[in-house]
Amino acid sequence: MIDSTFGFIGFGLIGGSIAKGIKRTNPSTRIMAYMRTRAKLEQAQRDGIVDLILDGPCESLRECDIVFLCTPVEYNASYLSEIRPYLKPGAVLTDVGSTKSDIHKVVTELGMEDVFVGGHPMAGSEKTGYENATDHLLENAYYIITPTAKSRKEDVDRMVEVAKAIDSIPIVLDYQQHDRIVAAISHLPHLIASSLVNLVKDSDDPEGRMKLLAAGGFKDITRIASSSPEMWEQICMTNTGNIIDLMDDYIEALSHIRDELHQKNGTAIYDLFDSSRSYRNSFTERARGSVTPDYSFTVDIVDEPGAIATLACILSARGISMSNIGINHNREHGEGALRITFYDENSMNAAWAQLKKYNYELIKTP
Ligand SMILES: NC(=O)c1ccc[n+]([C@@H]2O[C@H](COP(=O)([O-])OP(=O)(O)OC[C@H]3O[C@@H](n4cnc5c(N)ncnc54)[C@H](O)[C@@H]3O)[C@@H](O)[C@H]2O)c1
Ligand SMILES: O=C(O)C(=O)C[C@]1(C(=O)O)C=C[C@@H](O)C=C1
Repeated sequence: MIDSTFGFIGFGLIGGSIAKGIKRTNPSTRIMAYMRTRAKLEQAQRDGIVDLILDGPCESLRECDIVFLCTPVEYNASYLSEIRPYLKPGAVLTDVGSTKSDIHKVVTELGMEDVFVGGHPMAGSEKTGYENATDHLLENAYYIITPTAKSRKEDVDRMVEVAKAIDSIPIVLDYQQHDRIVAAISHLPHLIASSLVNLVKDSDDPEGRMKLLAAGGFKDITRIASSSPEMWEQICMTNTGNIIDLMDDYIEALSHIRDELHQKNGTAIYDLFDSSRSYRNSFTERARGSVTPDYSFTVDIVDEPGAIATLACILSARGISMSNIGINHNREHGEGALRITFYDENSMNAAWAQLKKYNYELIKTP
């Protein structure tokens, strides 16, 4: 990577994860950052991630090769004019916001198209803050890069290099196309998840049995309802047209399903599930948008102390390494499901055979 000094305005989940990812692969890089809560930046400095704490956009930014805007999207746009006086010639100003047309519009109005290259890593979490940032959050995830009409090719290439440095997969897209795509796969789904959670809240009985009994299906589809309201309000307010268009189609689809239910049309409902299943199964199963193959399976284990350690011992005794292990919390009591991921197909097959010998119940990843 040719760039070596990076500035961050906003240093939460995404800013912190990019900085950690850069430091992991390029430890000699210099990172300076500003955000509202200074105590977290002091922690980041103790962690060896931040070299210089800023009190706001200031002269020090002039040393940066690339400045990242990593606050909620409307704040990112409002920082553009504040940052401009501190950009050194040749520096790139980028952002990580989930919507792009709005910030590109402000960039054009301010005449900053030659210095700005938009960015959006397609991974994240419902959790916020530097405390949840990791050096691998964006690993194997697409990193969308949205140049302006005046972006220099070498600046786009520098953003490609940064994305690669944190092990993301760079992809260059037109910013308007970007906003329509993410409205469908991210923004509308967040609104659906949150409204579904609120539907259950408003429909529950006084004893809260819906909440008590909500299991895997509900929890899987609503995890993102725990996301930051401040961030998501700003995302929705800067992509309203696309979201409304898709929402109209979605409402029509729901009302069509409602009609089929009224008419007890089992065939139509079967077809709905059948077509969604085949399309969903055609998505690559991957942790965070990775295109690398997923070598994993799920093991049913008894929820008792030492259960995971026993399983790990069985595998390590055979020299089988796991690349990841995660508990599926869908079940409230009793047994748990453990998803284990391996580095390659051979390890996965060897682990499968070994655990079968010990009579573990194993479930293949779809
Ligand atoms: N969370 C995700 O899943 C995700 C994924 C990709 C992109 N994004 C985008 O990344 C950006 C940041 O999201 P995040 O998840 O890191 O949020 P976050 O809440 O974890 O971090 C936001 C950071 O911005 C700081 N901040 C907020 N307002 C500020 C202001 N006015 N001035 C200075 N600092 C301010 C906060 O202190 C915090 O450090 C957003 O634009 C979001 O759209 C989020
Ligand atoms: O995994 C999550 O919790 C996310 O919401 C991540 C997610 C998304 O997939 O919608 C959220 C916002 C981003 O702009 C990109 C990724």
